[in-house]
Amino acid sequence: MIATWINGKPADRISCGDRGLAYGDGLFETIAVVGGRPQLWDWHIERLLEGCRRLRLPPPDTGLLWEESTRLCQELDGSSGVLKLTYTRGTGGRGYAPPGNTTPTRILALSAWPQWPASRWEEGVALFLCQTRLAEQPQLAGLKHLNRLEQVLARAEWDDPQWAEGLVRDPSGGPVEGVSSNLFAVVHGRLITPPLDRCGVAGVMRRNIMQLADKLGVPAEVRALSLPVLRTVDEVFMSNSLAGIWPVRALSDRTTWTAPGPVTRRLQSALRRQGVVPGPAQGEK
Ligand SMILES: C=C(O[C@@H]1C=C(C(=O)O)C=C[C@H]1N)C(=O)O
Ligand SMILES: Cc1ncc(COP(=O)(O)O)c(C=O)c1O
Repeated sequence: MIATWINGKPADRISCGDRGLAYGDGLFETIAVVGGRPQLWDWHIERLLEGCRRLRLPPPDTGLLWEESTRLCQELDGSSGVLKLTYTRGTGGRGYAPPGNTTPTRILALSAWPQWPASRWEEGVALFLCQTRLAEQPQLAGLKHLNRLEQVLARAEWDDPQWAEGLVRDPSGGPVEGVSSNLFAVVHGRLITPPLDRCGVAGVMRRNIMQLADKLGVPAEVRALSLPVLRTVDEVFMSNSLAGIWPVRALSDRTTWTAPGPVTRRLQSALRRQGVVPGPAQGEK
């Protein structure tokens, strides 16, 4: 961790009564910082504000958030990094009832860019097929809220480094997303990504990739995919704000795919031109 600010001041302690700690009563955003600037900021903030709306959280002063975030990111001296914004309902009494008059807590945490091997982009990754299923809760679906125990349980299912990410399914067995990424498949040149109206996180990078696909003339649709169908598609890749696009070459049930496939490569090139994730110089050793 490079630096942490709480409510605009250097600090690393919150109240033991903070509802983010007590009940996961809050939201977070994990933002790539390239050249000292938080990337895809507007879409991260849009998701945060949607979460505030649905959780009936007092929204943050987004201008202040931008000012604080860019000031904190100066500590990177122009190198790439990760800015994690955590926003809770603040300190409240015991019990689930959300107090009406809390002051939200905002935490900004700046850390170094992850040192992932370049092979994850160039050759693809292998996914672990997780047993943990995502619960369906439309009121929370799509939000990046602080209740991440499903991801903790799913990620605890493996420790073999050959699996760079996990694939998680809904209660009926349909693949939804990764443990910390979204899922894409390519079938006859068409991009398909599962719906997230009942579970999962609506990734900012997922949204960006759908827009890039549109600009490239790659047809894209949101559609459920069963695991048997996913096994037969032409290409699979995962996305998040830090990884960008990781082609998938294998699943732990011995399914394999061509990685990176031609559509995946086109999208990776477009993403690299966009510059919202670091190039090979930073982090992609
Ligand atoms: C879990 C966090 O954020 C998620 C994890 C990653 C990652 O490890 O690549 C990227 C973005 C998020 N999906 C976090 O603690 O920031
Ligand atoms: C469970 C989950 N799904 C998907 C994503 C991808 O979201 P984003 O593209 O905003 O990083 C993340 C990361 O935040 C995540 O934790």
